[in-house]
Amino acid sequence: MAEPIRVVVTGAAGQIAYSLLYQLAKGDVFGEKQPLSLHLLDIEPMMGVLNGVVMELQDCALPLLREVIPTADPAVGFKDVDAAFLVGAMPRKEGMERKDLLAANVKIFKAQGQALDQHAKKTVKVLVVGNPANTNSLICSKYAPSIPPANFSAMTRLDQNRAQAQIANRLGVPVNNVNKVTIWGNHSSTQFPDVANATVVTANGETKSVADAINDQAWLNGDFISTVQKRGAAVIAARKLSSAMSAAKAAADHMKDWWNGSPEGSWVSMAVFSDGSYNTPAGVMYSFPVRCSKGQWEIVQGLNLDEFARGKLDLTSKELLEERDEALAVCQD
Ligand SMILES: NC(=O)C1=CN([C@@H]2O[C@H](COP(=O)(O)OP(=O)(O)OC[C@H]3O[C@@H](n4cnc5c(N)ncnc54)[C@H](O)[C@@H]3O)[C@@H](O)[C@H]2O)C=CC1
Ligand SMILES: O=C([O-])CC(=O)C(=O)O
Repeated sequence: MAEPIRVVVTGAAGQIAYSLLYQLAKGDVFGEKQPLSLHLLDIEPMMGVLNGVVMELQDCALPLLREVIPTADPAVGFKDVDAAFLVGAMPRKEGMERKDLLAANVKIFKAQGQALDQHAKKTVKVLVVGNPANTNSLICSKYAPSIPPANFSAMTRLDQNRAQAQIANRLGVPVNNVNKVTIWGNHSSTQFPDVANATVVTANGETKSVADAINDQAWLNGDFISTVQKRGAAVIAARKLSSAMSAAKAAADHMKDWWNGSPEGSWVSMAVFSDGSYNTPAGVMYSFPVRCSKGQWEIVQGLNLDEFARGKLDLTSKELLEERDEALAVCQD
């Protein structure tokens, strides 16, 4: 058996963590042969609740789970970690945009960047889930200069999963028959869910472009995009709480593919530092189509963008630049 790895989940007493921890502890992400120590970080007033989560993890009787460390001290939470799920942050309520959380949440990611810098392994892979995720991840990396920027990412996998599910549902095929769906830009209502390169294995076993299989460009350019862009708000309106089960599944999917490699012949969407690819602003955390192999991601190059797509990419770029400037100002206060 391999040596245990150390994995931290912040916001460990919250909603998303409640679904995520089970997936981690049973081997869904790092593999069924990879034992792990789980570091559970939350704030002091939540330590009682967190203790209940620790009891439940113990009661799950999972053989891969070697140790559980509940704590409110970031120095303990981030000590020697190999992977970090930064979930702990305020969720939005009905009527808010995710960027309305920026002032409240970004300082958490400044402090956690500093703590990661001091205490985590330099090889740690960091996934930011807490909103506004792209900009929080940028700030976290900025305050962790000893860790390579490529080790930071933000989650748009939930948007990818939503887009794939919308297409699969419309075509009446299982979701994994749909490939190469891309989410560009910000995890916000300006994101661009793009199926121009997506393929589907149809019910009779034929591989087709999604555009041909759907045969309704007005839907693809209209309701499909807005449904994915506004899905988080729709869940909040229905549940009075933001998505948690699906967010946890997406966080597990994101880290699993980063750690083990993305599916052969397809790609996944991750927000990573832009290098200017596709004329996006270098230095912001931008969601791209990526391929992962041996723990590294690489932006898929050479995709054609028509005028419609170009406009969408530019719009979400503009929002990310505005968020970056606001976040930097908040962090200087
Ligand atoms: N990127 C994405 O696709 C998604 C992001 N989210 C975001 O994830 C975040 C968490 O959502 P939920 O789990 O539903 O919220 P929640 O309110 O149920 O849990 C958040 C937890 O974080 C803790 N926390 C607050 N400050 C902390 C700190 N400094 N250190 C450690 N823990 C801290 C809180 O005490 C609480 O236990 C929200 O910002 C939400 O908007 C939610 C869904 C999808
Ligand atoms: O909508 C929210 O605030 C939570 C979230 O990020 C999502 O469900 O995509």
